[in-house]
Formats: sequence, structure tokens, C-alpha cells
Amino acid sequence: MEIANLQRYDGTRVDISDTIREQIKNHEMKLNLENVPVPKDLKDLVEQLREIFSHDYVNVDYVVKLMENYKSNAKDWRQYAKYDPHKYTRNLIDEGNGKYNILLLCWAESQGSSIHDHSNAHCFMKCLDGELLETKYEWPEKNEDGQESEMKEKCKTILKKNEVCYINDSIGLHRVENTSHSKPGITLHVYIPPYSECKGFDQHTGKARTCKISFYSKYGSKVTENNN
Ligand SMILES: N[C@@H](CS(=O)O)C(=O)O
Ligand SMILES: [Fe+2]
Repeated sequence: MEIANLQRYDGTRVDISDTIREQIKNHEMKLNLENVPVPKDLKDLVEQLREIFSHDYVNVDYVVKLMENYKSNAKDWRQYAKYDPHKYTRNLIDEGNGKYNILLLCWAESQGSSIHDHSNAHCFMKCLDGELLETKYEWPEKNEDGQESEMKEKCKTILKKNEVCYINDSIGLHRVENTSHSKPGITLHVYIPPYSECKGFDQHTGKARTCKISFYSKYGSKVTENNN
């Protein structure tokens, strides 16, 4: 059996000796991709992710399948869904013992993110409601003058309800948009490891700046100056 996408949390490949290769194979057999469980609700998905991420490597295909197998039910996530009229919101659902984050993102009509990286984390994204447009970009390259230039688009994907996509910095950069003028969008994000800063890029100049990342709510309660 092939070991699929064996990576550390920081995205580098694992260099493994034969003995531990054997152990990992055994574990991979247990994580048989033909036989990924179907979480009965969001709480069940959160518990299964906790079990999976108790190991020190990430099987990307397995996590994608597990997230696909959960079928969105608003009853499960309504308590976390909070909107801001000015910007998409990031709402913390689970802190995964500090090893990863599970977030609910709420995209009001026409809201979107700027082009960004994911600080060497794995990023899994599932659409729970509405429809989101993901545009992937190449990392900007410097020209002969040492200047970055217009960002190069790689591809566009529409993420529909219950679909899951995955990105990391070696795949590239992206931006996500709710292009609808009449319907909000909701996505579930898993970041491993968690991060508190990322790089945002100007589409026309390719210039990067560091962006601090914050939560709009945690465990269903809006973050205030006193509890962030
Ligand atoms: N990665 C972004 C959301 S998205 O545009 O993928 C964030 O965590 O805010
Ligand atoms: Fe992102």
C-alpha cells in the first residue's frame, strides 16, 4: 500500500527509517481510504479529527474524505455562525490541544479574502452553505529589477455545499470569495498547525505584507477586548 502525502505539520516530507515506515504502513492500513467513517454530525467530525491529529503526520486524502463524509446540517453549526457587515468572520470551534484549529468562516454577500498564504500549515476547507469561489495564484516572482509584478492566476474552482478542497504553501496562494449578491456562504476550515500571522499579497504589484489573524468569536461567544 502506498503512503499517501506523508508530511509533517510544517509541510515538509517525512524522512523515515524502515522500521517506522512499517509502523506507519500499519497505521495507514487502519486509515483505509476505502473505508473512511461517516461523521454523524459536526461534533462527531471534531472528535474524529482529534483522534487523527493525535498522530504526528497528516494523511491529506484521509482528512479530505472524512470532511466530505460529514453532511452539512445547519443545526450543528448555527451557534458559531456570526456575520460582520464589513469583513468575513473567523469563528473558532475547536483549538485541538494547540495542535490545530477548526473554524467556521462566515461570508456575507460579496465578501472575500485577499490573496494570502497559510504560514506553512495544511488548510482544509469545506463548504457548509452557499457557494464560494476559490482562485489560486502562483507565488510572485521578482523580475530583473528585483521587483515583484502582477500575480499569476493558476485556476478557479467553485466550491459547492459539502465539497472539500485543500491547499498548502507548496501548492500556492489563494483568495476565496462569496460572489453571490443574495446568499451568504459558510465554510469549515481546519488548519494544522494553527497560525496567527500570514502573508497578504497585492494582486497588481505582488507585494507581500504580514497580516495578523484574529477570531470574531470563540466557542460561540463574540470576542471582546477582555476575552481574546
Ligand atoms: N485562510 C483564510 C480564509 S480563506 O480565504 O481560505 C483565513 O483563515 O482567514
Ligand atoms: Fe485561505
